[in-house]
Order: sequence, then structure tokens, then C-alpha cells
Amino acid sequence: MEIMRIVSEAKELDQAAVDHSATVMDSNPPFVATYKSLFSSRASMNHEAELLAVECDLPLVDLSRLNSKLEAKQCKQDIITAATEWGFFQIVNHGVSNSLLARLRRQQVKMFRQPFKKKVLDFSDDSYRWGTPTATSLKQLSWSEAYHIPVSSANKLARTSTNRCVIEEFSAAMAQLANQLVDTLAEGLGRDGTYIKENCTRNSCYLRLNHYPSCPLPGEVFGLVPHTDSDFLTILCQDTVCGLQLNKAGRWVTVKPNPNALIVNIGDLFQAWSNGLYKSVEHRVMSNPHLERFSVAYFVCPSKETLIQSSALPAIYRKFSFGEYRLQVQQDVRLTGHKVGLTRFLA
Ligand SMILES: O=C(O)CCC(=O)C(=O)O
Ligand SMILES: [Fe+2]
Repeated sequence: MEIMRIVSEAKELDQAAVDHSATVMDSNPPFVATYKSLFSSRASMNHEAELLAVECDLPLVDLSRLNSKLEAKQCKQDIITAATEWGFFQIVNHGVSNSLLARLRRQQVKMFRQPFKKKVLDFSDDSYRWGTPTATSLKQLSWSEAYHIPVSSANKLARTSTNRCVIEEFSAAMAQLANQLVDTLAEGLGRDGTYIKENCTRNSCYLRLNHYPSCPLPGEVFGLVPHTDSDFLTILCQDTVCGLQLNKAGRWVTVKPNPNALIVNIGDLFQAWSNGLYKSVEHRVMSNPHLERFSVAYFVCPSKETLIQSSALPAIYRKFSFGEYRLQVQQDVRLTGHKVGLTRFLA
């Protein structure tokens, strides 16, 4: 009897393993089949120097110090210095609970485990994205998929009310955190954060859930190609799998995952608004041959009409609207394969 039970349990386990790999297989996008021509004409990115990176600890800011009369001033200064020197920093004691982050991650995993065809059909409005449709070489291909969606409609990602609550709760926590950072960073410029906060609303801020499936050709394809973010500020919650790298003075630096930290990076709009003081730094995600990776990014974006103007003189960049900036970026990517970014808007 006992033997029968063990045999039957083993069979069940085997089946579960088969089911799991089948789920993973038919949920991942068909990268190889779709980009076959790029793989067969492999003028790949296998340039050793381009892939080299050093490991480095990002500046780490303990946000609980903002609540201490004695330490708040120095804490704000640390944020301003990190934005000026690095454009990237980590925050701990940020007030977003581990339990909320874990619930969000569970839901994210479930959403990506759906069959690929269902993801494409259910999100035909362009909020589900994968690969790089404009890629003309392997170097331009991102081996990843993402749900990219305005915070105000992020709820439609969730099927159940519990899941909707997780997304709501997460977005609210991110908005609060973002406002706090915006205030501090604006203060560092002698400006007021109200303009940014009033123009970056639930309808214009974005949530991006990223999934990087394991990749059989890690030396040849990025998880996410090098880019800067076209927003004011990004708050990123990554997992424990390495992959994120940023460009510091021409060298690629690997960001060591810290499970207690969120990562903050300055986007192009803050660089322009701060007249180049805060740095929107190029970053990328390396693909991994064995492990999949997940991350969630919250983008502090304004409405299309919002004007971006530096208050410092002489201004490095001319005044432009966010809509104009987005259009230019899209056009450059379509025509040249990559984003040109702020240099298009020099005064
Ligand atoms: O997944 C990551 O670590 C980075 C994601 C990212 O850079 C983005 O979504 O813009
Ligand atoms: Fe990014």
C-alpha cells in the first residue's frame, strides 16, 4: 500500500514538473523563431570589452533618517549628492513593506506565466510588449517581456479583487515615496516640487512589470538594451538575480541586488529640469543563461502637455513639452534603432 502511494506521489511530482516546464515554455515569447534572421546573420554583440563590468555598491540612503530632526538635513543632502554624482542610488527603510513587495511579485509571476498567446490577445492595446520590433541587429534586441501601463489603468492587469488591491496599494506607496524624493531633489535645486507633483498624476505615471526569461545566448543578447529613462524619476524593485548595470564614467557597473533596498534613478526630464545637475544615466540589463529575473519599475512621468524648462541660466536645453520629447524618441528609435535623447534638445 505504502509503495503504491509513493509511486503515485512520484508520478504526480513528475507530472507537475512537466506541467511547470510546459507552462514556462508556452508562456515565454517566441524570441528565437521571431528574430531568426538576426540570429542567423550574427554580427553579434560579442565584443568582450562591451560586456565587461565591475561590481560596485551604489550609494545607500536610509530614508528613516528623514524623520529625525538631527539627521534629516544630511539625509536630504545625501540624496542630492547621489543624484548629482551617480544618478542612481538605493533606498532602505523606505516604508514599503516586504509583505506588499512579496505579494506583488507573486502576482507578477502569475501574470507572466499565462500562455503567450493570451498575453498578446488580452493586451492588444500595446501594454504587453516583448522583444524589440525595431531591432535590425542582435545588439538592439531585448530578451524580455513587460506590461507597461499607466497607473490609473494598472488595475486591468489584475483578474481578482485581491490582486487589484495589491496593485493599488503598491502604486499608492510608490506615489508617496516618489513625491518625497521629488520634494528633496527640487529643494536641492532651490525649487519647489509642486510643479512636478501636480503634472505627474495617476494618469501619466507608469508601472512597468518586467520579466527576463533565461536566455540561451547570454553573451549575444541583452535582457534590456542600454537606455536612459524618459521620465523624471524611476523607482525600481528588482529581485535577487543580478543583471542590472549602469554606466559610470564610461565603465559598466553591476548593481548588486539588495533585497531590502529599492533603486532610484534620475530620468531625462530631471536632468533637463535641473540643467544637467542631476544625471540621467544609461543602464542595461544583462541576460542570464540559467535564471529568469523579474523587476517592477514605477516611472514618474508628466502629462504630454507638461513643459520642461530649466530655471538655471544659461539653460543647457531648450524648453520642450513631454509629448514632443516622446515623439522625438520614438522617431529616432524607428529611424536609427536607438534613442538619441536629450542631446536633441540642446539650447
Ligand atoms: O529590470 C531592471 O533592473 C531595469 C529595468 C529598466 O531599466 C526599465 O524598465 O526601464
Ligand atoms: Fe530603465
